[in-house]
Amino acid sequence: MALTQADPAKLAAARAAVALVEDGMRLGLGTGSTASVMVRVLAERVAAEGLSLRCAATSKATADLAQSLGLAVESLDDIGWLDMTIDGADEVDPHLHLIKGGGAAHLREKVVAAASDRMVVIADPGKVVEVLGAFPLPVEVLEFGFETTRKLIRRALEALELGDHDVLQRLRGSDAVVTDEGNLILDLHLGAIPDPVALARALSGIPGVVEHGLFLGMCDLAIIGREDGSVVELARDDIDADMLAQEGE
Ligand SMILES: O=C[C@H](O)[C@H](O)[C@H](O)COP(=O)(O)O
Repeated sequence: MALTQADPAKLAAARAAVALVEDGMRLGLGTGSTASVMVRVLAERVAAEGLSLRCAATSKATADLAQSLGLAVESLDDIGWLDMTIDGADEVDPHLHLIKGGGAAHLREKVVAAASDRMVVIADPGKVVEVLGAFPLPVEVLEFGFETTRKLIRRALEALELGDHDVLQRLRGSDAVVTDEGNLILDLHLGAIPDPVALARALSGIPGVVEHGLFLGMCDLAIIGREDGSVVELARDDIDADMLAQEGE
């Protein structure tokens, strides 16, 4: 897809994020439709300005796209550490907590974000929510003991009084979705997640869960693009400052 056909809100967010890229940076490239617009904008800038970057991709799809556009992609371990990762999200709340994994890439995305000095999220206004959870929470699980893991997740949801919601295997047609790491996805249709920290802790404590799509305290800056091409930025530092101010009141 050419950039001229890209959704204007996604394009605005992508352009603002790519403007933060500096020559010589080690960069993490996210996954999904918004991240792929960003990869195209980045490739354009690299070609125009001759920037020298080292890029790690969060999925095979992103690696293929980046390479097809002439960006050099290396393994995360070869690069070692990243200055910045730019990625999309399925939901962003006012604390910059995220739901990710709508494209089944959240495991690699979390590994890459955790190895980055800075995580920048780009999104359109439809992703901004007051409370996470309208978007079904993706959980990557092992194929081994799949049904047992699903049972343990249901128990954990009940214990948190989030029970009685669908915990559905993600399918494409009638086939199971299999992640880049060879695992399966369960989508938790919760409607609302009042305490994401408690849910994240509970899910991480289940052995068959490889990784859940809650990204808590990882995003440093959210850039929300608008249809008119403008952007709104929300930085974690501002939020921390606001919280400290409220605590002091
Ligand atoms: O697994 C996929 C990722 O977490 C994506 O970044 C997320 O689903 C957002 O994707 P999109 O930009 O296509 O809405």
